[in-house]
Amino acid sequence: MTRALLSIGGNLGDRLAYLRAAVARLGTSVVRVSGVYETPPWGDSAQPPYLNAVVLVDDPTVTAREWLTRAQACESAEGRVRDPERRFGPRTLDVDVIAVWDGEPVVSDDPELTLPHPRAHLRAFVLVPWHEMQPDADLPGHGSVAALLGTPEVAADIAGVSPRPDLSLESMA
Ligand SMILES: Nc1ncnc2c1ncn2[C@@H]1O[C@H](COP(=O)(O)OP(=O)(O)OP(=O)(O)O)[C@@H](O)[C@H]1O
Ligand SMILES: Nc1nc2c(c(=O)[nH]1)N=C(CO)CN2
Repeated sequence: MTRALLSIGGNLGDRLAYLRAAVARLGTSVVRVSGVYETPPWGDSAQPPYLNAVVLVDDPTVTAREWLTRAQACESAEGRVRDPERRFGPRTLDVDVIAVWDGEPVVSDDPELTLPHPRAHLRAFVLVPWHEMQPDADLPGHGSVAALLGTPEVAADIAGVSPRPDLSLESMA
């Protein structure tokens, strides 16, 4: 089997609709979805706030590389346009592959698919929803998600990550 933890987010247009479209496109592979969080932009502050969530997906037929293909298909379907001048700039939908397990964690330093995601351990917008969804989760190579929330880089950002219980992806799963 392969299981993957995907981060979904966006800060342009109807943000919730784009997150819902991603979950719908992932279809029956979706095992669990986190709550939705309003988050300050990370890495490039001159842009609107994001909505973020994480999704646990599972499909015995899907390789790690195919999870990336599926993630990118979600982005393309929702009209994501890449701005080469702004690495962390605004977008309708971003779907990142945070980690993949094929029984064991999949590790890769391929620039096309680096696993675990090379910045996940620094991102409160990934770790806070993941911890809510799976309090005992480990980010391969970095230890427990709970402990990562206490590291200085992440702890400084946690206060800005606000739950949005009024917005739900749950009925999509
Ligand atoms: N774990 C991964 N998940 C998603 N993309 C990855 C991963 N590892 C490497 N990549 C590569 O990163 C490239 C840039 O992806 P993208 O434009 O979505 O980055 P970003 O979302 O702006 O920034 P970040 O990767 O920091 O989230 C993609 O072409 C993809 O091949
Ligand atoms: N809050 C937040 N900031 C970001 C996000 C994101 O999903 N949420 N994605 C980025 C590129 O991967 C860059 N910055």
